[in-house]
Amino acid sequence: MALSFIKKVFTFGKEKPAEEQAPEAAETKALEAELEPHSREEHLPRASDPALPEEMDTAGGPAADASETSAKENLTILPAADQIGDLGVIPLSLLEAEAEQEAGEIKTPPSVPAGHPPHKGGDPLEGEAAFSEGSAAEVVEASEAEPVTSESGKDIAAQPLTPHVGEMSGGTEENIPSPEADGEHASEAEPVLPKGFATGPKVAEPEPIALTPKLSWFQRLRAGLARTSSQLTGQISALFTKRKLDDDTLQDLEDLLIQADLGLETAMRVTGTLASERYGKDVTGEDVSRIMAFEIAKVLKPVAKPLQLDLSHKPHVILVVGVNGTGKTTTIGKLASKLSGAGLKVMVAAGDTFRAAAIEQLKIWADRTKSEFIGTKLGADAAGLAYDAFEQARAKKCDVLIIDTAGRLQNKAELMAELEKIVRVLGKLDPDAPHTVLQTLDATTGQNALNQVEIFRNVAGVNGLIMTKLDGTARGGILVAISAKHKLPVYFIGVGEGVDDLEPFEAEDFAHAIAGLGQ
Ligand SMILES: Nc1nc2c(ncn2[C@@H]2O[C@H](COP(=O)(O)OP(=O)(O)OP(=O)(O)O)[C@@H](O)[C@H]2O)c(=O)[nH]1
Repeated sequence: MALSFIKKVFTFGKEKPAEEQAPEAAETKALEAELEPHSREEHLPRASDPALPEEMDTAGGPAADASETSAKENLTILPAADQIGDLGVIPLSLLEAEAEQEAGEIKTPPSVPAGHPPHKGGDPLEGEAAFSEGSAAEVVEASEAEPVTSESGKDIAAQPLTPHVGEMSGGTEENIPSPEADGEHASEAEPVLPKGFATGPKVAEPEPIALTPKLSWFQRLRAGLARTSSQLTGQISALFTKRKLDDDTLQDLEDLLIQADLGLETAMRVTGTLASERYGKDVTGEDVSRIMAFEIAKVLKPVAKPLQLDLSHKPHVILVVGVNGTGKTTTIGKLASKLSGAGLKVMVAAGDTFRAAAIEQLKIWADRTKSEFIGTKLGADAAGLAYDAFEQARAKKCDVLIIDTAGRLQNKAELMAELEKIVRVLGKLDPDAPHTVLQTLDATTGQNALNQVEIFRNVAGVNGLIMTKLDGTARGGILVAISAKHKLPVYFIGVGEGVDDLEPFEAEDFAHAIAGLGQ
């Protein structure tokens, strides 16, 4: 039924043989009966519609064997006289006649341009009944109930809308402005183009500039962490210039590491190892960097894990949470690309029903990554969408379902309730679902990311992390602090906005980049 209606909408205005239209007319009537009164009104033909397919004709529709003429009669839809103003096409002849009547000059009744209806009661032209060509005796009075017809029985309103220039009262073809009559400019003058355009032959285009080769992901990571690492290594070098390692320098070093967001635990590990190796001795910046990289890697190695998919679940459900702007939607697109590229069937669900652009954005990612997409309207219940998505992904035998969510921390209570509900309804379909709850963290955030993990872990049961925007001016030290505290797996890192800019998290690489060392 719905498909048939959509078909009707898209074939609207196309000609069809009458015998094909009769069954559809019956179907349309049934659909109209199903629709709410207000929505039905929206689909009924309006007088201003240029042409209506017969199946939409509220006058009863043609019988299967109806002749073309009788079908046309059934189709006659006239604009009401009081709608003429809305249509914006009051015939010039009528206006001129009105003016002439006011001036007491009217001599012959004005003619009605074909395709225009008569004016009715209340109209200043009422009673003139000058709607057909020829003398007043040939005029057919307009009635509210009946379509206006000419003497030949042809429906005037059904005729094409062509102005009867020559018949206009007091008007001739000569005094109608035309390009020719406008003078020689019309044919000879250069067209005046809008601002921003120019005429003339095409200007030669400059040679394309060779693009700078794309940096490797580690180079981007290093560049992203450069602020952290260069600040840190610069300060460390300054600290140990001409100084032996003592309690004061160790305390100063600990402060520097904490300022770089690495966290107290990691800072103490670094200073502890350094003290055990070099206490009372000369220390170079390089010594500290090496120990720092070693200790950071020790913290990160246990959390650098691959994202485990249990494909015995069909689908494996991944719920993606995080504060808005941290890169959830983009990361979902990148994940979908990797998975569908590997031959898995992926569905993405636009559970961020709070922001229209997020739904659009995910749809684009779905198209780009050849993933199934499910979305709903703005403001709809996200948990309901998640439930439908799970059911549909199951029905379509998807391997992985990835659900986007909203991340409005500013309305924490609502957000919590929404996320909790999503987790709850998914659990109704499979007690283990969602199988993975991924949180995205923006690497430019710093200390705040630590609080974010705390909140989302409690609300949604986060069991894995992805840090995004490590290619920017990142403050990646916080990932070390988060890992030391929460010990949550870190699956990937985002090193750009492109579809391929998601890399598996490698503890040593990350540690080296923070410490300003090579790969
Ligand atoms: N440089 C860089 N930009 C990124 C990365 N990941 C995401 N972005 C950009 O960050 C911005 C926000 O990303 P989204 O994916 O819309 O973030 P979101 O969490 O879904 O945001 P909401 O829909 O508002 O909740 C976008 O402009 C992304 O292109 C990354 O790894 N590197």
